[in-house]
Amino acid sequence: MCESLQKFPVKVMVSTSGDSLSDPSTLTYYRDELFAMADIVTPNVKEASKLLGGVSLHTIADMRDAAESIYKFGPRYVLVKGGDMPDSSEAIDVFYDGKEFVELRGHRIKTRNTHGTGCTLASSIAAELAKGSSMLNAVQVAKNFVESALHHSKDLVIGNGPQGPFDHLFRLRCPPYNIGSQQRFNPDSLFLYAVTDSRMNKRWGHSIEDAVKAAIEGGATIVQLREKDIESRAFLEAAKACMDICKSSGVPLLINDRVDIALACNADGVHVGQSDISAREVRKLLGPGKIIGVSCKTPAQAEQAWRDGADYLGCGGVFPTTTKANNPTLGFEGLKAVCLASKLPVVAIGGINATNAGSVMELGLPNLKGVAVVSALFDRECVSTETRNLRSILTSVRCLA
Ligand SMILES: Cc1ncc(COP(=O)(O)OP(=O)(O)O)c(N)n1
Ligand SMILES: Cc1ncsc1CCOP(=O)(O)O
Ligand SMILES: [Mg+2]
Repeated sequence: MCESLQKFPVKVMVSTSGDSLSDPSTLTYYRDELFAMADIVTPNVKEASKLLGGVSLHTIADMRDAAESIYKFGPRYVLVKGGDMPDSSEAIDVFYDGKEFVELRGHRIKTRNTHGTGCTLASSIAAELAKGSSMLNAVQVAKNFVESALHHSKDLVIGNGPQGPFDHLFRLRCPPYNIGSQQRFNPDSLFLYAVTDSRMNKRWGHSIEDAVKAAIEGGATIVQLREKDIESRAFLEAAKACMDICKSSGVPLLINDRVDIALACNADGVHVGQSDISAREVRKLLGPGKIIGVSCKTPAQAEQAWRDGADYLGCGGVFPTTTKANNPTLGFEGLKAVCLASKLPVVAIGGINATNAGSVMELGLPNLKGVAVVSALFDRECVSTETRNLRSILTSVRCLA
């Protein structure tokens, strides 16, 4: 096998198995032959212990030491998986690239259906690498996938063994998460993103439903309900009505901050910021078929949002705004930095109106898909006219590009 691997320039994964390591000759073969060719080695704590002659691994510090020692056998990356560590509500894995350690934290899912998690993780890492991800991203995406699959399979009853299998195709199984029956996220829908505001609607005597209808009539391509001071019951009723309006126009509807409302009205997704619950948690609650947007002001936040499974980034305030208190202005430089740091589609937000929207889109950043606007659409008497005007400005910039 080693000869074939040396001959062909393939990625090599070594997903160790506690059973196979019981045999001393296999252990030696892994350590002395295979590891030096491996891009990544992914032992769990028991396997790491066996590879290192039986050392005890009880703490994160022990896992780091183990990762460092296994790295010396020659792989380019090591992931020591902590899913078997006792007494923790978290499943913490330690990733090591020879210079830095990264602790990857996930939830421990209480279930007997864990058969094949290690193989699934390794296969999923390989699939992400094939798609062009960096090793750390690939590991993070794979870990999120395994965690979601465990969560959605935790109550399956199949077979009588001590471990049950888990469902890799969980995404096709559960109706609310059934992406087959829902529109997939199209980044082009970020082109003209209308974000509502209850205070503005009140000021102009508009109901939320009327404001959303008017924005869609004017050409909004996606809508977010950002209703900060409305009671939950009234919010849900309005959200359900808006869902009907949006569905019949084929426009996705997202809910700002409130995952509970999004679940209750079966919205297309949720937008969260840096102080809201994380995209990772939202993904677990909404499932893989829903759209998740994350507000990012820095490349580091953009990187984290990608790892957490976000679908798009909202970046701003690009210009000063009074709609969101104490919101720092990033300017074009801040927007560029976030766009360049991410593969995710980005929508610019903050102080965008008919006068400056063209200049934002003229930056020509490939993943900058559109603008998100609150006051220039909704703090106006005629929402449809303002939306139509902005849409025609954006369309003319797009035609020139
Ligand atoms: C598209 C879009 N981008 C950014 C935001 C801001 O979200 P957040 O930072 O959570 O602030 P609030 O909107 O919750 O006040 C957004 N809502 N939409
Ligand atoms: C919610 C939000 N997040 C960053 S800026 C902003 C407010 C955008 O509102 P406006 O379009 O009225 O400036
Ligand atoms: Mg928020």
